[in-house]
Amino acid sequence: MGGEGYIPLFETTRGRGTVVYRVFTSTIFLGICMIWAYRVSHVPSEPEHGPIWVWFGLLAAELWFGLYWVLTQACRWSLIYRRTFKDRLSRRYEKDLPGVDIFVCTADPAIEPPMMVINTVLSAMAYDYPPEKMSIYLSDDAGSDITYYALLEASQFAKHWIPFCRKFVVEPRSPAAFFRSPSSDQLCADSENEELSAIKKLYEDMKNSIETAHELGRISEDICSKHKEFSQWDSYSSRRDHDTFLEILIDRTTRKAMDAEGNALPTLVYMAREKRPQYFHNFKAGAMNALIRVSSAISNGRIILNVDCDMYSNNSESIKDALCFFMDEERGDEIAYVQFPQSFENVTRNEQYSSSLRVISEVEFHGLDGQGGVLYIGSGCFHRRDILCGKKISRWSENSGIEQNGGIYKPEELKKLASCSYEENTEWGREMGLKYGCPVEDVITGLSIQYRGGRSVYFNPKRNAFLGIVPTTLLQSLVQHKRWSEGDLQILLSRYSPAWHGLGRMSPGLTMCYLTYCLWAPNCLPTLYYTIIPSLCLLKGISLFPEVTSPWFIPFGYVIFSKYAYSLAEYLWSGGTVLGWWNDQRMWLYKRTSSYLFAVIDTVVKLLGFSETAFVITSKVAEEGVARRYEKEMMEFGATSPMFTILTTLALLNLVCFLGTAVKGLVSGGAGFFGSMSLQAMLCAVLILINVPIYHGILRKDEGKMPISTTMDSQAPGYMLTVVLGLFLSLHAVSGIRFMIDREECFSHDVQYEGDTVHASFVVIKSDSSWHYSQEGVDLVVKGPSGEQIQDFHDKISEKFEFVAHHKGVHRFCFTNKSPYHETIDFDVHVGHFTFYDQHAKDEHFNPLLEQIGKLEEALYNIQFEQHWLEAETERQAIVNDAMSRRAVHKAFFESAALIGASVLQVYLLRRLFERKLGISRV
Ligand SMILES: O=c1ccn([C@@H]2O[C@H](COP(=O)(O)OP(=O)(O)O[C@H]3O[C@H](CO)[C@@H](O)[C@H](O)[C@H]3O)[C@@H](O)[C@H]2O)c(=O)[nH]1
Ligand SMILES: [Mn+2]
Repeated sequence: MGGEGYIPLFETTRGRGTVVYRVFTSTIFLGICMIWAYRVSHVPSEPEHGPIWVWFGLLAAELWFGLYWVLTQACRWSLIYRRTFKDRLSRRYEKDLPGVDIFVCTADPAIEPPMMVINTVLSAMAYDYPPEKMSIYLSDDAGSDITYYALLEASQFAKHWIPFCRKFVVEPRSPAAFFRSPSSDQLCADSENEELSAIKKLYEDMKNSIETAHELGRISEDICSKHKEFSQWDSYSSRRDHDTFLEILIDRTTRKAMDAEGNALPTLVYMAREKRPQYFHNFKAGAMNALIRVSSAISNGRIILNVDCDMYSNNSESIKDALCFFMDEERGDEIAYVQFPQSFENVTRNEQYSSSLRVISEVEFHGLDGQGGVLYIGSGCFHRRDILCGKKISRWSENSGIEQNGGIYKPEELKKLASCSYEENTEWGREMGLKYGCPVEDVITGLSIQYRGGRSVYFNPKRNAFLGIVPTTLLQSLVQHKRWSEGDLQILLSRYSPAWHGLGRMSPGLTMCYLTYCLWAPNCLPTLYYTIIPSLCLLKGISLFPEVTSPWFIPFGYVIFSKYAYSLAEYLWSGGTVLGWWNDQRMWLYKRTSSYLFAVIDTVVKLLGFSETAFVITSKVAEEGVARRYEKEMMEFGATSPMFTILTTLALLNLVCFLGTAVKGLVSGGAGFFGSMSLQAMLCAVLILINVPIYHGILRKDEGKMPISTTMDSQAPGYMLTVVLGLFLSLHAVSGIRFMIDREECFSHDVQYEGDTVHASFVVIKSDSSWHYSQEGVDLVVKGPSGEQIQDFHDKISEKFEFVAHHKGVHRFCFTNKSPYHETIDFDVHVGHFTFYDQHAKDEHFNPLLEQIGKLEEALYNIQFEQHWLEAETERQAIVNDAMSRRAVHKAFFESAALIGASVLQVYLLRRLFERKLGISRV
C-alpha cells in the first residue's frame, strides 16, 4: 500500500523552541568548559590548600558531571510527539484487526493483593476491542491458589462488568478505580443508578469472598469441591517448588464463553509456571517467556501487551492507539514496540520520593523517540510477537497468517510449555523472548530489538493509558532504584552494551541516551565526593572554589544557576510543583549516595562471581500508619538499612562541618571563614537544607522515624569518616616544634581554663653524631603555673602523655639532655578545652548537637596530634634503621596486604549484611 492515496494512521510533530534550547544549552556547556579550565589552571601549590589529591578529585568529579550532563542533552536535543487517528484505523481495518494477547504478571499475593491483580485483569478484559480477538493471561509466580480463586471470581464478574462498561462507556475500566472515581458519581446522578448499584453490589460480593479467602489464607472445602481444577494444587509444596498450574477460565472455543448479554468474552488464562529449586526461574523474564510460549499455542495474538499487575488500563482505547502505529502502511513495518509512559495513581502532590518519573515521561522519552527509539520499560508496552520472539524485522503484512497456528492445544502439552526443563538447550532468554540475567530484563530486551533494526515508538496520550502504584516508603524507593541502576549498569558491561555494541547499530544520539541510564549508578562516586570533601575542607579552612570577587566565580555561578533554573522550569512544565522539584533534588541526592552506591558494589561483587542478582519486588500495599504518613508527605524511615546509615552519616557530617565552621568563625571573631569560601559554605548549607527530613526523622517520635540504631550506626562510620578524612587532609598541615638541644631547653604553654586536658608528646629525632646513636634519651619535667611538678620523665627517647590542668595559667615543659651530643627533638603540645563546656556551660545553648561537634573537632585535633607524634616517631625510626630499613619496607608491604585483605573481607561482609537487610521480599 502507500503511495498517493496514503493517509497516515499517526502523525509526528517536533517540539517547539528547539533552537532556543540549543543556544541556551551551548552557553551552559561553555560555562562547564570554563569550570574545567579553572580546575586545571589553578592547581594549588601551597600546602594550606590541602593535599593535592583533593583538587584533582574535584577535577575528576567535575569532569564526570560535565560529561554526564552532555549525555543528558541527547535526551533533550529533539523532542517529538505522536498523535494517532483511531477513526481511520477503525474505518480501514475493522474486519482485519489482529489478535492481541495481554500478559499480566504477579508474583506475591502478600504485597500484590489478589484484588489489585484482578482489577488490572478486568480493566484489560474490558478494552474497547473485539473480545474474540483478545486474550488475557495472568502469570502467577507465587503459584497461589488464592490468586487463582480471585481470577475465577473475576471471570464470573466479567460477564456483567464488560457489558456494563460497553453500555455506559465507562472509564476507567478497572472496577475499583471506577467506583472511586468522580465518573461513577456522575453515572449515579444520571439516574442510571439501578444498574450501577447492581454492579457495585456484585463487585462488593466478589471482593468480600476474595478478601475473606485472602485473610484465611486458604480456599474453603466448599469451593474446592465445586472446582476440580483446585486439585492441581495438591502437588504444591512451596512457591519455589510446584508443578505447572494452568487453567483456561474463559475459552472462546466453547459455547459458554458468553457475557450476560450473549456477547463473546475474551479468552482468560491462568498460568503458574513450574518451579523447582534446582532450576533458576529468571524472575519476570522467565514468566514472560513461559507466557509467550503458552499463549502461542492458545491464541497466538500478533500483538502482545505486557502490564505489571498494578498497572491497570485507564483508557479503553489504548489497543487501538497502539495499532495505529503498527498498521500504518508506510511507517508501521519497522515498528517493533510501542511504549506508553508509566503513570501512577498514588502519587501525592509534591511526591516526596519523586517516584512518578515525571521528567523522564514528559521530556526525556520524547527525546529518545526523537533519537530513534525509546526504552522498553516493562509495563504498558505493546510488542509485535514475532520480533519479541527474536525474529528480524519484517513487513507487517507479510505474516498476517500466523494467528491461525494458535487454538490447537491439549492441556498436558500446554503445561509442558511452561515447565522448567523446556528451555534447556534452547535459545530462550538469549536469542528468543526476554533476556535473562539482568534485573532490568525490559531495558536489555528493548535494546536488543533496537540492535536488530526494530524501531520503537513512545506514545504519551493526554489521558493516561495505564496507572500503577509507586512505592510509599523511602526504603522501597531506594531499593527499586538500586535494582534499576544496577540493571542498567550491568547492561553497560554486558554484550549488549550501548557503549561498544551500539556503535553502528544505533544512532550516536540514541547511544548517548542509553548511556545516561546505564551510567546512573557510577554517578555515586563523584556525588559522594562532592558531598563529603568540600564540606570537610570548609571545616578545615581549605578553599576549593573561586571567591565571589574573582572572575572565575562567573562560570560557577552561571552553570549552577542556569542548570537549576532550567531543571525547575522543566519540572514545572512536566506538571510538577515547586516543592515537588525540591523533593526531586533530594531524591536525586539520596539515590546517588545510597541506591547507586550499593548498585555499584553489588555489580562489582557480581563480576567477581560472588553472587547472583535478585529481584526485590516492590510492595503495592502499605500499612495504615505508613499510608497515612505517605499521604502527609512525611518521609518514612522506620526500618534499619545500610542505605539509611549512609544517608544519616552524610547528613550529620555536613551539619557538623557547617556548625563547626560557624563556631570556629565565632571563636576567631570574624566571618572571614564563610566570606572567602562562600560557594563551599553554600554547598554545605544546601546539603543541610536538603537533609532536613533526616534530622527531623532522627528527632521524630512516630513509627516512621529514623531508628535509633541507624543513628548510632551512622555516628560510628560518620565519625570514622570525618576523622580519617581529616587525617588525610591534615597530612601536610601537622605542626609542632622541632629544636636542637644542647643542655637544657624550656617551653611555656598557656592553659586558658582549668580542667582542660593537655596533650603533649616528644620524640628525639636524631643525635648530632652520625656514627653514634644516643640511646639515653632526655629528661622532661612539666611544671604548673605555681611551679608545682606535674610530670617527670627520665631518659626517654619518645613519650606521649596527657594530664588535666588543675590550674589555669602558664605551664612549663623543660627538657634536659644528658648526653654529650646535640639532639634534635620534636615536641608538640595541644590543649583540649571542650571538657570545659561539659563542666561550666550548663547553658541551654549548648544542646547535644554542639557538644557532638565539639567532641568531633576535639577528636580531629587529637588525631592530628597523634599523627604528628607518629610522624616524628617514624622519622626517628627511619634514621635508626637506615641500614636495615628493608625490613620496614617488608613490614609496610605486609601491612598493606593485610589491609587489602581486610577490605575485601569487609566488602564481602557488607554484601552479606546487605543481603540480609534488603532481602525483605525476595522471590
Ligand atoms: O519473579 C518475579 C518478580 C517480579 N514479577 C513481576 O514483575 C512486575 C514488576 O515488579 P515490581 O516489583 O512492580 O517492579 P517495578 O520496579 O515497579 O517494575 C519496573 O521495573 C521492572 C524491571 O526492574 C520491570 O520488570 C517492570 O515491568 C517495571 O514496571 C510485577 O508485576 C511482578 O509481579 C514476576 O512476575 N516474577
Ligand atoms: Mn511496579
